[in-house]
Amino acid sequence: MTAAPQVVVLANSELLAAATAARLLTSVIDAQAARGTASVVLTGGRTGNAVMAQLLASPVKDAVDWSNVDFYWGDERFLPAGDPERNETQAREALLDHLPIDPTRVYAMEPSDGKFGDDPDAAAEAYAQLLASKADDGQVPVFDVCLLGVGEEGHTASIFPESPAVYETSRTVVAVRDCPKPPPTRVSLTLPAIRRSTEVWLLTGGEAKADALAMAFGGATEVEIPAAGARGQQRTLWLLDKAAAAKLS
Ligand SMILES: O=C1O[C@H](COP(=O)(O)O)[C@@H](O)[C@H](O)[C@H]1O
Repeated sequence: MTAAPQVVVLANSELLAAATAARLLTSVIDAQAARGTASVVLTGGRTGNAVMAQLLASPVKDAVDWSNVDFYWGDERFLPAGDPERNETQAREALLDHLPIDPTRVYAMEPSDGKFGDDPDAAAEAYAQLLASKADDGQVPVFDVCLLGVGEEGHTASIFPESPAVYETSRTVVAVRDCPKPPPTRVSLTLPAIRRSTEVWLLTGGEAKADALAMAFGGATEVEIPAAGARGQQRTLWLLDKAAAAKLS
């Protein structure tokens, strides 16, 4: 059983990023108070990067024990290490390089010039094995918060509408090819893996997202709008700006 979606609408994209960063800091602090540790799945994309910038700017970040946070990614653009378009590169530049994290607890997906070479299936399988090694159920860790972006056509992580990834029911991580948004080759968590998270937060802003959101909340299937299938065990939270939410009733 997963949680029904809740929606929070912020006035503009700056407030969306700042409010999401504030929530995330509180969630990490709460998780550490309860268990001493926290796990966060990072997202790429404009909103995800803006959230990381706001997080770094917040004085509350000093209330977090960053050495006791596990960082994962929901998806990765399958490009060489250090490529500026990699979600990992952007997250390191925006946030991770500036925090006293434990580098052994940053779990990036393999690049296209990594130990598996230009083989996204091997990179996906390696990430699946990494997740399994960290999981109580031998499959996927229970992430405290899974951050996800939403694309204009309704993709989330790198699960695109009508693509093979959206039909995946057993694997936790898959290679994704022929993506409509560049780069064409990616590695992504699947919806079943995402749904193991305690909380899933879908972050997006701008009028270009309004049609996809109207479809997601208007009964579209996850095959049509994959973001509609991203849900958390205890909370599914859509954090939107006014422009993105404009066509929601
Ligand atoms: O390519 C990607 O795009 C989505 C959404 O990005 P945005 O710029 O429209 O916010 C993102 O969620 C995903 O992680 C990323 O790889």
